[in-house]
Amino acid sequence: MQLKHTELFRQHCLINGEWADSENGEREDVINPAMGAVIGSVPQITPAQAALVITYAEQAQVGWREKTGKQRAAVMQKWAQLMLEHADDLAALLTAEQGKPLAEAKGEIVYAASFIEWFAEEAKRVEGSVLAPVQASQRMLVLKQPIGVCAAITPWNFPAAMITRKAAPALAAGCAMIVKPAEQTPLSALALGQLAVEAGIPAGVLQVITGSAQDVGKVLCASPVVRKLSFTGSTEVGRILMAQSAPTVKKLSLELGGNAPFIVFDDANLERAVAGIMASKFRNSGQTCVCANRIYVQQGIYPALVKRLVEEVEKLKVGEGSQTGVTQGPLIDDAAVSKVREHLDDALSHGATILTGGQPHALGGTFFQPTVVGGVTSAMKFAREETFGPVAPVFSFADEAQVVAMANDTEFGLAAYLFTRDAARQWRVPEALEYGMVGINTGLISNEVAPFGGIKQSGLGREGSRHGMDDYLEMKYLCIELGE
Ligand SMILES: NC(=O)c1ccc[n+]([C@@H]2O[C@H](COP(=O)([O-])OP(=O)(O)OC[C@H]3O[C@@H](n4cnc5c(N)ncnc54)[C@H](O)[C@@H]3O)[C@@H](O)[C@H]2O)c1
Ligand SMILES: O=C[C@H](O)CS(=O)(=O)O
Repeated sequence: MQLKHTELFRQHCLINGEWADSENGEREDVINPAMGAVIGSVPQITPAQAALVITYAEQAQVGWREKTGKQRAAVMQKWAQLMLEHADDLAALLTAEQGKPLAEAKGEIVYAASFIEWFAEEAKRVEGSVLAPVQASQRMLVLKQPIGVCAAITPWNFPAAMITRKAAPALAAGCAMIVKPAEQTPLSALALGQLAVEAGIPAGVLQVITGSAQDVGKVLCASPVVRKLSFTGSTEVGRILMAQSAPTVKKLSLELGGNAPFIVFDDANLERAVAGIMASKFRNSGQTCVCANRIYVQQGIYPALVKRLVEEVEKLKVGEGSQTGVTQGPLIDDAAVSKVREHLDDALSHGATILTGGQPHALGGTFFQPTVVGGVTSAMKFAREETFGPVAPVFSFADEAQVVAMANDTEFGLAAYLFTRDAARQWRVPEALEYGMVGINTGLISNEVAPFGGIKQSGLGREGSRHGMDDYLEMKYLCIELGE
């Protein structure tokens, strides 16, 4: 991996504007999932260092919140501009540590920068309100102020965008932000820290720390100074963080697991539906929280759709993400491959059929064949658990009532998709689906302007959009008695 801007390759934590090591010298390797090679290492900071990071954030936030929204916006816009300027380097780094194809990595960098651009503008629009007084001698108004020191714990599948989707609204609101990236993908986070320093974000306002997730997480959750925690990752860890944050009544944003149904009715445009499945299911080799996890196809269109889907899946090119033409990278680790295998074995044991793929790829390591499974039923793990891999399980259904009931039969509620040309159904079914986001005749719904998030056990709160700032602000009501 050759970077033009070599300063982007950082192997130390960004603490109070300095690049720091662990005080006990402990470090952890960063592995390229495609080749299994060590590409770098990062510190394992101690709990005492994590506590000091919180103190630095508290100190830095005083000056940052005193800046105007316009002043914060100027620095943030510079940060976004630098990200786009160095997008090729950032993408190369991201592919090296996460595995996704370079084109997807580049797309993620642009997506990540879009959150900074969006919230830099939102920083100028943090407005309170003046209320109609209930007493003639009084005046009443509402201020909006930054919540204070924030922390973000982020996943490996979008090592850049999941950081900026949290750091951008926090910084825009006038908060300081401490980022703890996934242990698998810290280098992208540290590179974003480097560009934040170059953009002029003051020391301590944005800090990026690496270390034991459990130990650092406990320090962040237990500190009363950390007023807000934003987490993206599994529902299991989300529950742990909720429990650990309860003693300090921390404000939480949780973007958790999904189990997205992808519904295709008989009247759908078949080619658009197949394209939608490919875009949703195989993005990041199926490792996104909004990937189609269950594909429901109405009985009339089932044979034709499955035939076309298999044809398109067999065109996918599996390989190391930096190789030209590769459209499917490796899974993040051996555990991810084991989960895919477990779900496939379970389905086959319950009568499902492999229509293409179904085996580890000849490249070895954590590469897996893009797979389509037919004859899938609700008795199988595909129906209940997030597979998080390049496997398209296809269920059939008879009618609308049946498929809505099946789609809603899960504790998750992040994203859902449906393809139909029936205008009434394009309203009726999304309104009946218990999900935070619904794609209608599209498999790609994520952007910076829409409120991203789930219901039920897929999380709390929304990220992006005009709503994304709300969780980084507190309202303060002032009641002024005009008399002497
Ligand atoms: N809803 C969303 O927007 C969204 C986005 C990406 C991933 N996800 C979900 O995340 C899962 C896959 O990502 P993952 O494997 O990185 O998830 P994960 O929950 O294992 O890890 C996410 C982050 O939490 C940290 N972590 C793990 N255990 C912790 C603990 N005890 N205390 C504090 N921090 C801890 C990890 O180091 C990492 O930084 C999938 O379920 C996926 O659906 C959801
Ligand atoms: O994996 C979860 C991400 O939030 C997916 S997306 O990039 O926001 O669509």
